[in-house]
Amino acid sequence: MSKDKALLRRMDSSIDTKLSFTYEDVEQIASHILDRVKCRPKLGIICGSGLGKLADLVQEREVIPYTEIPGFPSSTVPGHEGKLVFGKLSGKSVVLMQGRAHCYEGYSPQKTTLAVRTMKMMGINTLFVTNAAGGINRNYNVGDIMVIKDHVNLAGFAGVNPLVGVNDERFGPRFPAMSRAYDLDLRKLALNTAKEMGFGEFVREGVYSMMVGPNFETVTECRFLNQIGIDATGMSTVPEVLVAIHCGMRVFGMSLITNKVIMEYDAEDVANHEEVLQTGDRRSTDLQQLMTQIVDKVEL
Ligand SMILES: O=P(O)(O)O[C@@H]1C[C@H](O)[C@@H](CO)O1
Ligand SMILES: Nc1nc2[nH]cnc2c(=O)[nH]1
Repeated sequence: MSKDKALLRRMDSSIDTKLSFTYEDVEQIASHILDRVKCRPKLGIICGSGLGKLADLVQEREVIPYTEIPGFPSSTVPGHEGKLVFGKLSGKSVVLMQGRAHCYEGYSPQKTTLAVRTMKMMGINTLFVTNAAGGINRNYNVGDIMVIKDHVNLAGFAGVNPLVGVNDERFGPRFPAMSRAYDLDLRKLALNTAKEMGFGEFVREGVYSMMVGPNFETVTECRFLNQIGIDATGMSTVPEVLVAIHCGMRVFGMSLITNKVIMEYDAEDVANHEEVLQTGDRRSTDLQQLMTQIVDKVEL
C-alpha cells in the first residue's frame, strides 16, 4: 500500500461525508497534504472562474487534485479545475487553489471554506482571493479588475455563513470584527502596482456582494444592489473571507468584471457562464501579470 493510501486509511473514514469539521479534522487534513509536498507555502491564492491559468506561472510545481484530499469538496463547475498547486510564484512559496467550491454546488458553507482553515493550519497567514463577478456599477466595463475594499454578505442575510455553529476558539473568536476585512496596505499596494504597470484605467476599487446562486440576478435584484452601493456581484469569496478573518489571516481580494448585469426590464441580453469564462480568458494575461507583481512586492 502506498504511503498516501495508508495515511488515508488512518484518517477518520467519515471525514468525506462531514458537513462541518473539527479542529482535529482540519489538523489531519493539513498534515496529510504537507506529507505529500516539499513546499511550505506562506501565501494562499484562490483562483476564481476561468482564472486558474495563474497556476501555469508557478515553478517547482507540486499538484494535488482535490479528489485526493480527504474532506475536500470536488469541483463541479467548468473553469474550476479542482487542484491544489504548490510551488514558487515570483520567488515566493505559494499554494494556489485552481478552482473553488461554491455553496450553490450543494456544499455546506463549512465544507465550501474547509480549504481556508486547512491553509491556515499549514502555516499560511496571507490569503489572496479572486473571482469572476458581474458589474453592478454602471461605470464599470467588462474586463475591468476591481480591488475589493469591502463586501456585503447577502447570503448571510439568509443564514448562509460558515461561522454559524459551535465556535472553537482555537480557530478564532465567537464574534469576529469584519469592518477591516480587506487589508488596507495590500489594497494600496495593488492599486499602486496597477498604476505603475499602466493598468490604472481598468483597475478600480469597489464593494463585492455574494448571493448563493446558481442563477444570475433578476433586473430588480441588480437595481437593488446598485442602490445599496454594491459595485460587483458574485457567488463566492465572502464565505472564504469570513473564515480567513476569523482565523486571523490577512486578506486581499480582486474581482474580474466578466459581464455587465442586466439592469433594463426589456433587455434582450442575458448573463451566462460562457461569457464569464471568455472574459477570464481575454484578461488572464493582465490579471496574471498584476498578480505576480503584487506577489513579488508583498511582505510575507
Ligand atoms: O468562483 P467564482 O466566484 O469566480 O465564479 C463565478 C460565480 C459562478 O461560479 C460563476 C458564474 O459564471 O462565476
Ligand atoms: N451573481 C453573479 N455572479 C457572477 N459571476 C460572474 N458574473 C456574475 C453575475 O453577473 N452575477
